[in-house]
Amino acid sequence: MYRLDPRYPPTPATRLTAGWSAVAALLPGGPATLAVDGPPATDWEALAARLAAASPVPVRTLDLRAHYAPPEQVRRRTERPEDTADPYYCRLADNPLDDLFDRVPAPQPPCEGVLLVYGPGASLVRHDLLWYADVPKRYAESAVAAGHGTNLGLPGEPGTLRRLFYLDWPMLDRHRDALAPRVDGWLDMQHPGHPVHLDGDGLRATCAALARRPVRTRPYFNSTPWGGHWAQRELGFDPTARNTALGYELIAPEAGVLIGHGPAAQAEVPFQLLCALHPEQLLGAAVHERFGTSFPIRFDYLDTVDGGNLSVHCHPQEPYMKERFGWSYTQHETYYMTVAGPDTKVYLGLREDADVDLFRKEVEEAATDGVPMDPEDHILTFPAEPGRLFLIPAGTPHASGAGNVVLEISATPYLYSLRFYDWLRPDSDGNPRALPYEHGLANLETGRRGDAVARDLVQEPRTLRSGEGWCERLLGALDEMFYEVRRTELAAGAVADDDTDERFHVLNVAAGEGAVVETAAGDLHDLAYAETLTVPAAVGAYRLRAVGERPVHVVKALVR
Ligand SMILES: O=P(O)(O)OC[C@H]1O[C@@H](O)[C@@H](O)[C@@H](O)[C@@H]1O
Repeated sequence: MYRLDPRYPPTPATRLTAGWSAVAALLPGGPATLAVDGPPATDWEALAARLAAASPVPVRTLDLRAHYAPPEQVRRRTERPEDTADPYYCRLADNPLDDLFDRVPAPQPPCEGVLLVYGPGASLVRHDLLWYADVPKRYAESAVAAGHGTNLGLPGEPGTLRRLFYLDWPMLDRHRDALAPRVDGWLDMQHPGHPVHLDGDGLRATCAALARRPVRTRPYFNSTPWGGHWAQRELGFDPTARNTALGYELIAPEAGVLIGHGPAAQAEVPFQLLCALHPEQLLGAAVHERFGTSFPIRFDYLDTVDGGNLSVHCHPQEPYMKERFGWSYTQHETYYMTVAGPDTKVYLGLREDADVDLFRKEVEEAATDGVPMDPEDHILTFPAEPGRLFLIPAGTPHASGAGNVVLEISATPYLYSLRFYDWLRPDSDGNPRALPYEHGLANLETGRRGDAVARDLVQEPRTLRSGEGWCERLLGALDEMFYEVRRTELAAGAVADDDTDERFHVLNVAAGEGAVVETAAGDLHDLAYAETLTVPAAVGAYRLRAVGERPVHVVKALVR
């Protein structure tokens, strides 16, 4: 059965500590300065108050957020002037956190007890001990979307998602990854009344072990105006949610790995720490060389069962992604159809007879005057046959229609949906969603049309390898896309051999009950229907054993 909380035990020497009084007992007897760094979304008030109250030694506090440079300075340093007029995007920030300060405070070391310096950037203050107090990014996104979250360096004002995604996160990610090799403690602050602490060496030892064995990240779903209900009904996600729309199976920059023993004794650690600390083991040397510490493939679900059509959109072409948005590789996508109805469809690519000027005019009229359009006048549709893979290179207009479950296997960037048309529907706040159609039109691929779309982007599977009761098929590959999608088809009880060949694999059970992944090192990992698993490059040889009475399909993606 699909697990909502895949969890891995820490390595034996790791000290896992839960609850404020136990965490406070870890404080040094003093005198010492403890810096606690982390993102703005951590509940810093609770942290400072609860730690001080539970501490056996006197605690003096310094809230670093009161020492940032004036807001206009922070803005000027982090955002390019040419981007300020763009309400949707800006170039990713490459600033260090020092840029938040005119001068980093230099407090006197304490004569007794603990000086607790806390807040984003706290590690920049001279300290004796360093902790990182984290909450997963989904907390920041929902707080900012709900109007009570703040942006990095701007604690006094309501935050924006634009700053959060394109300025705060890149700055915080780099900062956190640089601290990971030397933090003395990791504090999970998801439950401000019940924190969980891992000692730094234990955290690193556990990450080292996880970067060498199959590992599954914690899944979750958001809600959108097009979201459906498959993941609520079939996978057990929150039945009270408005809907289940985009399912975060493995979106590496936001994914977390649960380390611990149970719900009250677990820390959710960014998957990205595995990439930052052990890139060669996780990604493989060649992939690391090409993508740095970015895990380049993502798996997510798009659930529109009893929901609506996605917006019709495209993604930035590679040069635009690099020059305009500042990210080195772009958002090529594929849709693997997991569930579909008899008449459901996928919108993909321009019709042979599409008139781009007319398309532009209709997109503009819809956006500015609310005039409805029919995307099918310009864009092809294909039946959403289960098991079919659609390739969606950057620039290709596309959308999944209502009534489908798409397993989206894509390049990792995912925050650049350049929407053309959103069916004139409101968001949950009653307002239309952002329509960055000028960016979309600037990136629209107009060369591949009609028959070429069907020929290039809807390929017939080709058998690559086979054995007793199983075969592996290539479902789709394209010169312009850096990864490919394959499927291992196993008869009931069959066992297929595989090898990472020094590049990570990502697996998903797309049909059948499940599989067991057995590695040459002797690790076993269960993988149930709909679950997604990363097999690090360092695993080398492994086997897939089909579970259950029915045939099993395991979809696999790898860098080419
Ligand atoms: O723009 P909406 O309709 O929300 O759809 C957005 C989704 O579309 C898919 O094709 C992908 O590009 C996803 O990464 C994206 O989140």
